[in-house]
Amino acid sequence: MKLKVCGMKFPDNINAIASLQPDYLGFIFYDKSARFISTEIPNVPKAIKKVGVFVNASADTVVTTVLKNNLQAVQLHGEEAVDYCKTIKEQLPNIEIIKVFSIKDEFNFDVLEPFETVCDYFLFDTKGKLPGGNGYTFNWNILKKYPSTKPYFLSGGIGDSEIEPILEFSTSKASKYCYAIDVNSKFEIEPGLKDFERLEQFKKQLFSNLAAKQHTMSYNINEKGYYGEFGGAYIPEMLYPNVEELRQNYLKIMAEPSFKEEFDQLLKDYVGRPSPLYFAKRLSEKYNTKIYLKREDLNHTGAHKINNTIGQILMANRLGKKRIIAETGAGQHGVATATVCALMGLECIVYMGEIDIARQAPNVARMKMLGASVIPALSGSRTLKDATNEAIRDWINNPVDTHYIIGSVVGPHPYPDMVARFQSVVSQEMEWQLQEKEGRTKPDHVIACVGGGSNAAGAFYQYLDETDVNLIAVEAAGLGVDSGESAATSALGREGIIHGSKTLLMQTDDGQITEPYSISAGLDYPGVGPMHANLFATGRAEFISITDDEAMNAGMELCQLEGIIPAIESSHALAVFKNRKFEPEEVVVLSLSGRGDKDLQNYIDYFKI
Ligand SMILES: O=C(O)c1ccccc1N[C@@H]1O[C@H](COP(=O)(O)O)[C@@H](O)[C@H]1O
Repeated sequence: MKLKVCGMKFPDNINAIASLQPDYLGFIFYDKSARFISTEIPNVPKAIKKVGVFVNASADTVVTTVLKNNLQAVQLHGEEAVDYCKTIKEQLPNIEIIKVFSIKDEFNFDVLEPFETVCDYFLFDTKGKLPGGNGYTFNWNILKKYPSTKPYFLSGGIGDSEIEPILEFSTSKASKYCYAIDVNSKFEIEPGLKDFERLEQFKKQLFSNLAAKQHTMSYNINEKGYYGEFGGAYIPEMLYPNVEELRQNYLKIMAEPSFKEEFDQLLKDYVGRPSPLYFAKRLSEKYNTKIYLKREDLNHTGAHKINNTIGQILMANRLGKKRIIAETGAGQHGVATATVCALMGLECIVYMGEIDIARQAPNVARMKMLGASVIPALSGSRTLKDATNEAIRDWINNPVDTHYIIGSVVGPHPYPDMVARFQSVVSQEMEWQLQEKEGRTKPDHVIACVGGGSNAAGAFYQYLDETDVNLIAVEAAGLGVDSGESAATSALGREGIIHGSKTLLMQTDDGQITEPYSISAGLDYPGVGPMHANLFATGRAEFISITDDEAMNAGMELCQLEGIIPAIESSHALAVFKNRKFEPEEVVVLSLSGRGDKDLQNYIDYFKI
C-alpha cells in the first residue's frame, strides 16, 4: 500500500515531510482552502509524485498548474464530469488522474462506471461541509460492495487512531483494490503545517504492521516476483534485456485506461465474454452437490487461452514488437496466438512438439489457416517442454523485434504474474455471476486442471487469499502416479528450475528433467507455474491426481449428462467428482477450460466409437 500526505503549504515543512519518503505529496490548488499553496513548491525527490488537488477548476487552469509545478498527478475533488476528465487525460496523457468521490452513509457505486476509462485511480473521501479536508472518517464497510478493479485511495480523516482499523481493513476483501492511504488534516499543527514526528511514527507503525500481515497472508506474487519460495527470473544473460523490458513495463501498460478499455472491448466483442456460469443440474444430481461450470470452452477458439493472448498482443503492440513467437502443447495456445496475430496483422511463429503435432492435427491445421508457421520441436519427448525450449532459443536470437507470448503461468518473472492477471477475468466474472445466482461471491470449492496452470490461476485468482474458499488443483496422473508415465508434478516433483522459474519440477536424482506423460497434450508438462508450487507447498490448495482412464470416463459422462463435450484437460477436473465427496449444500465451481473438438480422435480411439 502506498502513502499520500496532503495539504502542506510551507516550503520547510514540505522538505521535512518529503524526507519521510511518502509515495505522493498533495498540494491544494483550491484558493478557498486554508491549505491553499501560494508559494513555489520546492524540489522533492523524483520518486515522490506531486499531486495537484483541484475543485471544479477549469481544464486550462489544471493544465497550466501541472506544467508550471511539474506535477505527476491531479486529484479532482469537485463535481468534475467524465468529459472533463477525458479532456485532462488527452491534454496530459502522462499525468495520473485521481477522481474523488465523497461518501456519507451510503454510496451508489454505479456512478463510477463511466469514469473507469478516463481516470487512473478513484479516491474515496468523507462527504462534509467542505469539498475536502473535513477530518472525518466514513464507514469503510460501504466499500464491501466495491464493484470495480480500479485501484483506489482511501481518505477522509485518517489519523493515528485509524492504524488499527486500517490493519483490520487490509485483511478484508474490500481492501483488495485499496492502492494508497491518504492523510491530511489529522496530522496538522495548524492548517497546512504537518507534524513531522507524528507522521513519521504513523508511517513506521502502519507499514511495518501491514508488511507483517501481508507476509503471513498473501498467496499472490510479491514485489520481487516470488510466490513464497517459488518464481523469480533464472535466465541466461542474453535473455535479460527482453525480460527486463517487459518487467519494467507490464504493470504500467496494464494500468493505462486505454489498454484496459481495448482489452475489455476485445474480450467482450471478439472473445464473447463473459463466459456463462452454468448450473449443471444433472451432474449436480448425480454427485449430490451444487455444481457450476465456468464455460471457458465457449470462448472464441474454444478455450481460456485467448484471454491471455489478447492481453499479450496488446502488450506487444505497445512495446512496438512486430514478430510474435509462441509455444504450444495441445495446440489451444498456438491457435489463440495465431488468432490474435491474424487480428493484428503480425507475423506468427508457433513451436510445437512433433508428438503433439501428430496428436493435435486439427489445431495444427487451424494455426496454418490463420497464417502462422508451425515449427516442430524435435528434441527430448517432442512435447510442450521441448517446444518451450525452442521458443526461448528463438527469442534469444531475435531480441529486438520479437515478443514471446508464453501461454501459461510459467517462465521467468513477470510472465507468471502477467498471464495470471490476464486470466483473472475468469474469477472476476465468477464473483458477480455467483452473486446473481447464489447471493454470494464466494463458492465453497473451485476446481481446475493444472498443466502449467493458467486456467487454474485465472479461476483461483480472486480467491487466493480467501482461505474459506477451497482450491482444488487437478494434475494428470497419466497411467498412474507411480507408473513412470505421469505428469503429476506435485506428487513427484522437487524444487528445481525450468524455463526461467524456480518451481516444483519432475526430475531425476541428479536433476535431469523427467519426461512427462498424459493422454492430454495440455497437461503433460514436467513442472507447474510457481503460483501453484506455492499453493501446494503451503497447503493452500488441495492437489488431486487423475489418471487417463478416470479423465476419459469423466469426459464421456459430461457429454451424456449435460450435452457438453469437454477438452480432455477439463475432463481431468471433472473426474474429481468420483474421487472426492462434496456436501449437498456446497457450491462447487469447476473451470471447464476448453472444448473437446480438438480431442475427438482421442475420444474415438479410446472408446472405439
Ligand atoms: O484539505 C483541504 O483543504 C482540501 C480542500 C479541497 C479539496 C480537498 C482537500 N483535501 C483533501 O481531502 C481529503 C481528506 O482530508 P482529511 O483527511 O479529511 O483532512 C484528502 O484527500 C485531501 O487531499
